Amino acid sequence: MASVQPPPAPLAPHRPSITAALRFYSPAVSPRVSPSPAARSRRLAVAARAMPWPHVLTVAGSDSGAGAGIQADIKACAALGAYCSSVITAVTAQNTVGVQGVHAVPEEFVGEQLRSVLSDMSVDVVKTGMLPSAGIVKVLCESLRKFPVKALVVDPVMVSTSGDTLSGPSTLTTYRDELFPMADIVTPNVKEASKLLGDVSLQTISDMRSAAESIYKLGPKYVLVKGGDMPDSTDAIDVFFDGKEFIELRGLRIKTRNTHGTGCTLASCIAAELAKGASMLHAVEAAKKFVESALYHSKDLVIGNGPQGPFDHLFSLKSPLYKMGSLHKFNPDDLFLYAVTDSGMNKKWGRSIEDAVKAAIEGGATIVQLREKDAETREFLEAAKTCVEICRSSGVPLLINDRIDVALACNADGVHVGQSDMPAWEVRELLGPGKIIGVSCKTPAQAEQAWKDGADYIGCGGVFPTTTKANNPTLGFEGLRTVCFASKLPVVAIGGINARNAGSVMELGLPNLKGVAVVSALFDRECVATETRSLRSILMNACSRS
Ligand SMILES: Nc1ncnc2c1ncn2[C@@H]1O[C@H](COP(=O)(O)OP(=O)(O)O)[C@@H](O)[C@H]1O
Ligand SMILES: Cc1ncc(COP(=O)(O)O)c(N)n1
Ligand SMILES: [Mg+2]
Repeated sequence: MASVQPPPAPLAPHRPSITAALRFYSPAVSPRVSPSPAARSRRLAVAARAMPWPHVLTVAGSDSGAGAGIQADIKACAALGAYCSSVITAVTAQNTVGVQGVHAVPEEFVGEQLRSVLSDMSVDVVKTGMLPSAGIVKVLCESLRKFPVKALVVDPVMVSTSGDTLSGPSTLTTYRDELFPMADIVTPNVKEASKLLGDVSLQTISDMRSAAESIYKLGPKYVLVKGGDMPDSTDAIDVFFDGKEFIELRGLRIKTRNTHGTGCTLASCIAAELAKGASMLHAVEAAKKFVESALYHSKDLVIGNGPQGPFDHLFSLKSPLYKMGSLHKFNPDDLFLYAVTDSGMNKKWGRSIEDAVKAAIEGGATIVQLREKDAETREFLEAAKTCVEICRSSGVPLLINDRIDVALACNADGVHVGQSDMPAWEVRELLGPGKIIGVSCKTPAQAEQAWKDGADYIGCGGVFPTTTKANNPTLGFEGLRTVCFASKLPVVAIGGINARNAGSVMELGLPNLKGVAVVSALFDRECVATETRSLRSILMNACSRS
């Protein structure tokens, strides 16, 4: 066995700037003599601190077909910007038909791989997949006690989606008694959750909740019971449990044969997001969104002749337009006070778009949309870039009305489109999964389509008559109510809303209604900040009453 170096000393808290670290390497300031090994490793440490690379170690099996296992883990981490080292526990002969053979790696050699990686590299998060024997689970636990990491994600892989056994019943006790108490999150699918709990039947969401609760009692900090293989479900629903609350995470169920490796990918994405610093819930949500998007973009790929194909983790490379670096988490509560700018009104009051946006944020707007129908493209883009900076520094999302090109060029948080603009699914293709998409809808059918197309919210109106938009039929409270009840997406009410009637809209207490969008009530006024502030307090009072 190779001799093992002690782990490197923990990094000092001081972080030099990147330029300072680069200067370290610059020939102009480097000493001319060869540096000693100690000096060289100090320099490497400085560089590592200046440019940290979130690091996930996957401890899993190899899939020769490369749809699941180690291969899926490395691709998933790469797609989300994390480095992924790999300790191989088993080599499988596997394809789109199923698993033809399994060759477990000897326990001692799994231990040696673990030592090699953990003693040298600063691993942030360990993710486990196929652990084919109780002995390997024990070796892993010992290694983690010796080399602790920030988080441990345990995907208790027991049966492949094709139904083949990857880890026998003898590992169950060791999983439960030794690994789960060390885990931050355990992510069984329904079949695995059932096995872990002595073959209980899991048919409904309520069964998934009970299973999550029972597995939580085995010691992990969080549990996610995955419902990808739940029969008869139109949504892909996973149940998240933190020991107190259950959260049902709903995603679109993509119709495709290419779902081989979804579980491995989900767990690796959770690990990558944790390594990047996300909270557990945020990491799980981002991971689920990634799997959904990858399946969507790969739904028609054909690899192999079997019933279960792999999907493309690196789908974002196909379009240079995707901004996959940061998956923006859309929060429906951001729709509470939605400020929509209007170039005509800004001109009338002699203010720039930037000043209008600054004032709306100062008054408490929770999301901003630039709706500049008559602006020249270049001028609009320059203003939009400044508005992105203004909004980002205040944590307020900025959307662009209709102009996908402008949204891409200024890296806005998303786009709002109407029924005659580009369809939301095509906008999604262009913007990628991380951006917010809103669609104006007047009917339940349009709301259903927006949801199918992958929109994040809908705008519903005109609730009252408005002069901001020509030929815009008024829906009234009845039309708004019908759409809110039918919608699967959060709704923001729009059209003629002002300080006098905003309260009555929120007091309707309609399901999915998250806020109001306003144009003239804020921007066709002398002081935008004052108007926004007073509308905000009207909305807050109305919500506390309803
Ligand atoms: N057809 C699908 N469409 C969308 N999401 C899916 C689909 N199948 C699985 N998922 C999601 O993929 C993740 C992995 O789930 P699952 O397939 O149940 O795990 P496993 O691969 O371990 O069996 C879950 O978030 C699940 O909701
Ligand atoms: C080596 C290996 N590890 C894990 C899985 C699980 O695959 P899935 O994520 O589709 O359940 C697999 N089929 N092969
Ligand atoms: Mg699956």
